[in-house]
Amino acid sequence: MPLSNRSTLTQYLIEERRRFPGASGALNALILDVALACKAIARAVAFGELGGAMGDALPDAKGGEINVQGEVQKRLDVVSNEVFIRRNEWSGLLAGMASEEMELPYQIPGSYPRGKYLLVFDPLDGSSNIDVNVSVGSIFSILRAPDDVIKSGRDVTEADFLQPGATQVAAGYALYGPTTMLMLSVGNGVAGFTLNPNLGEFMLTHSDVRVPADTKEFAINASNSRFWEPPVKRYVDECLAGATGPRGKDFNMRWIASMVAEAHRILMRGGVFMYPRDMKDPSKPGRLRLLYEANPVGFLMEQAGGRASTGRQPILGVKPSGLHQRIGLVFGSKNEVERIERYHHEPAAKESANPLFSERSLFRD
Ligand SMILES: O=P(O)(O)OC[C@H]1O[C@](O)(COP(=O)(O)O)[C@@H](O)[C@@H]1O
Ligand SMILES: [Mg+2]
Ligand SMILES: [Mg+2]
Repeated sequence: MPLSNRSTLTQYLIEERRRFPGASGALNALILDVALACKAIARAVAFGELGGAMGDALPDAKGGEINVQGEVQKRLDVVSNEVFIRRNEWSGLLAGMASEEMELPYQIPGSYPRGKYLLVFDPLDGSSNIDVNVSVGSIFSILRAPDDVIKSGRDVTEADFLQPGATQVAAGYALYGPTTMLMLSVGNGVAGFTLNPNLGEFMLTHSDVRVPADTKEFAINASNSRFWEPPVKRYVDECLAGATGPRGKDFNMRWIASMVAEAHRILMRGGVFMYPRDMKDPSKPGRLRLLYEANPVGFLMEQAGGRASTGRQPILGVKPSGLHQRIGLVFGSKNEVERIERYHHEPAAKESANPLFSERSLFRD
């Protein structure tokens, strides 16, 4: 394959920083460290069964290691978490890290002075897909560390990470699919990079990514339909009713069960993704985690002209209450997300007329 004249990720970042004369280059260095971690994880994923990192972590009589989420950890969850930690802990760029796979914030070794950023990540999203060779990814969010952490060099606490998504300095994900891609926003739109496996470089392949405002494609786990709240049920019923229903057009449906892959499809061609708050388990207000799933993906969507919401308010405006807080999440094409928000704000909707999702249907008890 001939060497193209496309920009590398490094060149892109240098150009972006020109907008901020006097910038130290620390953010660029941090993003490049994250990208390097993602390349290492991409290799581990690509080797599959041959690399010895498939299957559940530390399989035992109970079926495997359980993480803070109460979920069985895959070996690759653990490996990916280690890769993120080892690549970033000594860089001098961070004041602390937090991950889906660690109950508490990770303290940067050494002491004063601390770096000025916090790194929050889901080292491997879509874990349930690892063993069946379906796309998975890593999601990351970069926040500023509070001033007193930087000045005093004190250890970070959970509270330091509880910043609304709107304050993210940068966010992105790597997708380990047929090709490995890195999608990134440093607050000036969204750019996409494809890993050239020969060179080991992320090359700029998608400039100024835009999510179309309208779509005919939605994604939701229909096995949860009996737990949905009325506005969600109404929205899905109307999509299913297609051309003969109130929407007057047919919709298609997708469910990969790997949010990072769904987010990528939506960045590329539009669509709407829903993992809404539901009544399945009152102790869990949603499935996805705010700090390292909803916020970074929400940042990318908004930066690409799409929208991300809890269904009731913009996701980026939510003040987090916990490191591993779960939340209802709807994102994608702007007009669809706004419609879903409208349904949440309208008075209780009537029971649907659609037989598939009505009280005595296929998808109900
Ligand atoms: O289809 P399910 O089982 O409800 O869950 C799918 C969701 O779970 C997730 O895989 C959760 O992420 P993790 O793999 O990081 O735990 C999301 O990516 C996805 O949207
Ligand atoms: Mg995840
Ligand atoms: Mg994960």
